[in-house]
Amino acid sequence: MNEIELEAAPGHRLPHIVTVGRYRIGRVMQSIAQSWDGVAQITHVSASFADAVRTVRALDARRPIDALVVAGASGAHVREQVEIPVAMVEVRGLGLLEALMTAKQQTTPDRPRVGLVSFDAPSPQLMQFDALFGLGVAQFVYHGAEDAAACVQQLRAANVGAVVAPGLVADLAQQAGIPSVLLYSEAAVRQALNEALLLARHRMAERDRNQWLETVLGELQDGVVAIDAQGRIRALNARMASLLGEPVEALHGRMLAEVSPVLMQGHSQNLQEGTEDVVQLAMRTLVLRRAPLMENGAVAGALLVCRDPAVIQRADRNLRANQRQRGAGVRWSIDDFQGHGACAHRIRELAHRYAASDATVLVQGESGTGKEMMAQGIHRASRRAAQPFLAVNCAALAESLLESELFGYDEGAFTGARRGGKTGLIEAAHTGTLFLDEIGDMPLALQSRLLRVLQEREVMRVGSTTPVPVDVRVIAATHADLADLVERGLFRRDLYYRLAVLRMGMPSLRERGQADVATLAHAMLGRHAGDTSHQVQPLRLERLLDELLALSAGYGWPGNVRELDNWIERLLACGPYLDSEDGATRRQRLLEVFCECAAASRSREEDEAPLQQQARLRDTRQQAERDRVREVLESVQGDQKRACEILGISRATLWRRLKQG
Ligand SMILES: Nc1ncnc2c1ncn2[C@@H]1O[C@H](COP(=O)(O)OP(=O)(O)OP(=O)(O)O)[C@@H](O)[C@H]1O
Repeated sequence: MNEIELEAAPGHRLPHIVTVGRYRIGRVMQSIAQSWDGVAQITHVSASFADAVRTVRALDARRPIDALVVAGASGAHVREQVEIPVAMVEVRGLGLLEALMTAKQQTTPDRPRVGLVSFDAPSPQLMQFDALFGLGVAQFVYHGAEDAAACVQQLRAANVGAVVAPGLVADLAQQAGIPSVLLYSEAAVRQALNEALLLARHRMAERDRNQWLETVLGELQDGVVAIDAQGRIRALNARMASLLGEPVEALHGRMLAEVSPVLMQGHSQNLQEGTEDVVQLAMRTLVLRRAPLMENGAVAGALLVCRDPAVIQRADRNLRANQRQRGAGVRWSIDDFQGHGACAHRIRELAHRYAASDATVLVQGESGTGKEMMAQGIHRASRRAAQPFLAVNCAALAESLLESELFGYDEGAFTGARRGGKTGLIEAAHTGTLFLDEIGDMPLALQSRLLRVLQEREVMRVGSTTPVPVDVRVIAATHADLADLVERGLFRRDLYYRLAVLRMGMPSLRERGQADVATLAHAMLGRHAGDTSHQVQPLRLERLLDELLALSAGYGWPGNVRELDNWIERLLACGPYLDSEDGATRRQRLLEVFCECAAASRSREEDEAPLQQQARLRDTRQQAERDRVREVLESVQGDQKRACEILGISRATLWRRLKQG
């Protein structure tokens, strides 16, 4: 045992060893412990039997004990009662002979016999020695503190001259005038301490390992429990403990079948390959996976993992979203839709009702009437609020782009397809809401693909043959009269019915009346004025706005609320110019501003004309330019330099115009 490394590794906590013993053994233990400074923290407990057990438990609760050193009957009792590794002070052959020799030297001629007291049963070693060498030692047995005194009486009666005995009996014999030698030698106590140090280090390493494992298990969102071959819980994490409804400590060591019969149902079947089931636990539906734990090629237990499908779904959605930030922020809620009029009330009330449903909504209204605002509001008030809201404008993208944007594509689907493919918006909006703005502009081919998504609840990426299941609520919007498009064969009838399960007609600003216009305008003024500091006082701004609104009575608001918003911004920007003390000048200037706004609105309307219309305009313009270039070229007999001079364009532009189309 001398080879034990007694130095503690720097930075490591010292093992906590507790020695237990009263009387003489206690004193030996304490004296040896003094030389263990810096190797282990040794605490001595001077108690026996039940008292010793109580004190050890209290100490362990205060600072975990890594190993115990105990001796004799009391030691055996402590070992039975606590779950701490124990090193017993052993009586070995040579030590025993030494003790007997020391005792023999203390006998007198009238009382020449040496007695040996052992706990519970006579020492078998001594019986062998006696048989071999004829030592003539008288053996006595005691069973506990209660009969120690009776044992000393027996020693007396047997005329024993000196005795080798455990601590209590040795002390009592000494008091009764019988010389006594402690059964446990100093060497035996030292040896037990060395053994305890090894046990302690082992336990500490095991504790560190368990702590590490517990940290790993604790980090898992799944509930995990490991059982042994008998079905006893050997390890589990906090998540599993919460599913089982008890603290981790209360579950350790218990039979899993008793704690949760449902987890053990059909457990033994096919464990070798592992199984997967759906179970009901703690009022949840969970996916339960069982895998065997092997030891030396045989099944020594099982690992059970309970996974919440919501966690799988969340991970799935994160994967699908693939870091897509688009539409991540939902800015509006239903109550942001302002207005006191009946129209505004009806819209808000309808939106709340639609939020409670999961059906597809078709929002119809002119540009700037708040269609997207309401789509966001419905999403935010729906059960999908915490899930993504993704928006796409079907009129803003060319057909092929819109297709890959919506449906995604597989790697190699077409030349230039991104490696690993791309997740489409429909997939990315899984569990959330997809807002399809300007649905009326969706090309017919894509309408068919969208219909399939709505009917089958699955999406097929471009270039793929495997459908991916999706759970998406669609809210579509259009400024066009979809029913009319259907009649003209420009929109699929079946898709129209699928989309228009719930309908919402957004009122234009002119339908909402002057009172609502004023409410909205003042609210917007408040919002914008708060954004920045303006040179005109708030009250004067309010007066300017009222005057501007009075001038606008009867105006058609083609750009609806968005146009009104622009008015307010312009009012703020031109505030210092408008804010004249003279009422007539003020009105004159406001009229200027109003006319500019109206003109801006008209030109914006043109800008915002559907893409196809714009494309048609572009084509017509290009055709006209090409014709003009050809005409001039003909007139100068193909002299390009001269044609460029006449047209006032560079040679490069001339070539580009000729090549167009
Ligand atoms: N009732 C309302 N209360 C407050 N703000 C509104 C209201 N209606 C519309 N708005 C504002 O008008 C602007 C346009 O709204 P939104 O984009 O939702 O309209 P839209 O009908 O979807 O327009 P488009 O068809 O051109 O996309 C937004 O800034 C929105 O905040």
